[in-house]
Amino acid sequence: MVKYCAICEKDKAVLRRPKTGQQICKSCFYFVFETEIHHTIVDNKLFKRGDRIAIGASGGKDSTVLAHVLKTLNERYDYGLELYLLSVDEGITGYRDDSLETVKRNQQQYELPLKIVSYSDLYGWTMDEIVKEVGLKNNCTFCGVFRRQALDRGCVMLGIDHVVTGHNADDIAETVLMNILRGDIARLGRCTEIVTKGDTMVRRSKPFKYTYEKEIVMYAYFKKLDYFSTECIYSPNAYRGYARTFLKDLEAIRPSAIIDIIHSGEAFEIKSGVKMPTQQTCTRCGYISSNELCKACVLLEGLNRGLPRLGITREQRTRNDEAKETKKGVTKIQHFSEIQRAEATAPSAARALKKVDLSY
Ligand SMILES: Nc1ncnc2c1ncn2[C@@H]1O[C@H](COP(=O)(O)OP(=O)(O)OP(=O)(O)O)[C@@H](O)[C@H]1O
Repeated sequence: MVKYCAICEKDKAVLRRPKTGQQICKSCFYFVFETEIHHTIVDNKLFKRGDRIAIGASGGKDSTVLAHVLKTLNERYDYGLELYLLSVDEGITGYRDDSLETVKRNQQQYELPLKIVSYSDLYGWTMDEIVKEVGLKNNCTFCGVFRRQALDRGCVMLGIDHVVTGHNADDIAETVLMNILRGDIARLGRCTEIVTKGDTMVRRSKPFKYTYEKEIVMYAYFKKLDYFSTECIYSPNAYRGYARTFLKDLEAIRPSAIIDIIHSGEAFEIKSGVKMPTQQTCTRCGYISSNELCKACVLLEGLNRGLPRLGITREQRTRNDEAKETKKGVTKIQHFSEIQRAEATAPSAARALKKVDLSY
């Protein structure tokens, strides 16, 4: 017996929505998927007319679908946004070089300007070189800290103050679980926020906060989007891997588990009197930091001084140690104010990227 779409009741149902279990047709799936994201954007006032938005584009499924959907919604609902693709080249041979090729094709397909910033230019180290120094155990810490700053720095170079990333509901639920397991109250409070307000110089938001990973994969598959699907060769973060497996098991029993965990994370209140980190500016590079030196500067100093565990373990580090100058001739991160100054004096350079360009 033919099963008809539970929404339009006209076309044949060809898929079961992972989020709701509804059996629906392809066009109703596209419509509900895109409309839910539109509602997330509108309800949370993520954008305003005239905003210039950088899409963190890794070439993977999440950010490719994000670029596609944002472009579609911007046109459909006339948001009036200027969209850019912003990619970070971490310097991972056989992984990021290939995925960046996908981003370059996406640039052509979506006709969006693209800016690529690299760890090598920003920090003087590629991830390939970092892994040679630190091995495979802690390399994700370096990559995560450096990427976060690299996205902000890329935005500042473009004269943009808002970046969106493809973090989806599964990613956020995993982070809630991880922060609970670690008792990390400060991060638990922040990780469910759809917009990080004021803790970085660049506003950062997650339009896929309520979007299930399985639906993103389904959307990319049915729309035949061009994305890169290989996992990072430097191995997934093991701790997150356990949280992910646990979450997938829960989802298999009860699909609403993902949203429920996000709602639980949102509902946690921090007891008054709990000491929270205070934000200041890194004395070395000007980036936002809860210590005298930001994490990226500490990690970079460790690499440059042949102490790659500096900033990873507590034992070998004192405040004086952290504040020592790096070896002469060894890279330091460019001071944020210098990028901002360059942007202020040459705004046309960033604006010129508005035209679809091939400046990578
Ligand atoms: N190299 C990068 N350049 C630009 N943005 C990135 C990069 N890596 C990650 N991001 C941004 O951070 C989001 C989450 O990254 P994560 O490492 O969890 O990748 P993911 O879940 O595989 O996402 P994707 O499928 O988009 O690669 C991405 O969707 C993207 O917006």
